[in-house]
Amino acid sequence: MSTGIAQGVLPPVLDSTSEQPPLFDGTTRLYTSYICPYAQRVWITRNYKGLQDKIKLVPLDLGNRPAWYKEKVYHENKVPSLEHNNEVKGESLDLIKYIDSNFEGPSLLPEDPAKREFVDELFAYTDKFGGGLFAAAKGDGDAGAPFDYLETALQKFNDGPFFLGREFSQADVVYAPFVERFQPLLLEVKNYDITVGRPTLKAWIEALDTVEAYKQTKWDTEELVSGLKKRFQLS
Ligand SMILES: N[C@@H](CCC(=O)N[C@@H](CS)C(=O)NCC(=O)O)C(=O)O
Repeated sequence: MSTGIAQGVLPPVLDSTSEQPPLFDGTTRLYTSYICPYAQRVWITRNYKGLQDKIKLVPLDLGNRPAWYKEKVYHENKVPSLEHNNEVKGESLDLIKYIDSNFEGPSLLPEDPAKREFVDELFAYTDKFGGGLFAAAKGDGDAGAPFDYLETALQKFNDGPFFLGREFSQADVVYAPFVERFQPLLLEVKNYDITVGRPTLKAWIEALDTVEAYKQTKWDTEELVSGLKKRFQLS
């Protein structure tokens, strides 16, 4: 558990015994799980745009989910979902774009068409990337393939450490939560260091730690790794 919850900076996790927050009362709510990488993408977006007071976090215990979530809020029963303007929407990639274009705050997408196209390309690779990570964790296939892709992608705009160079963007938001989890997981269970031979990826990981919006969402590594080990039945 994060010290953020203990210190009252982050709201407590709701479970099957918790009452439902009033739906469609005008409050914008991000239903989330602190340990879910998809939800973390949207949490980073909210923080980067300075929407901490405008979008309220409603963290759920996915292992002991409140029944009202599926019944009344989001029938897909997954996180993240966003309650806004009397509607509930899901899917992390869509929510990043929705929040970035429908709320105030700094943009996570530059005007430059070549950069926008590259963000689309990076969004399109996310499923394949996820598949590669799961294969790597289970010991199937080439563990390095998803990270080789990142290493190459990070070299495209080389005036800074992020995917688009100097500017932190939607593309960084999408990949950061997964690298946060799989870097320590692969090191622990496969003794595989994803940064060896990948200096650009290493520099990106270091640069992420300078982004306050991301730092506020980082979770206890041991908790993340032990959750994934259980999920993939790794010892
Ligand atoms: N494609 C969805 C995936 C979301 C997702 O799988 N979330 C997981 C938690 S990390 C979840 O809610 N799982 C609950 C379930 O599948 O019942 C997105 O990008 O938002």
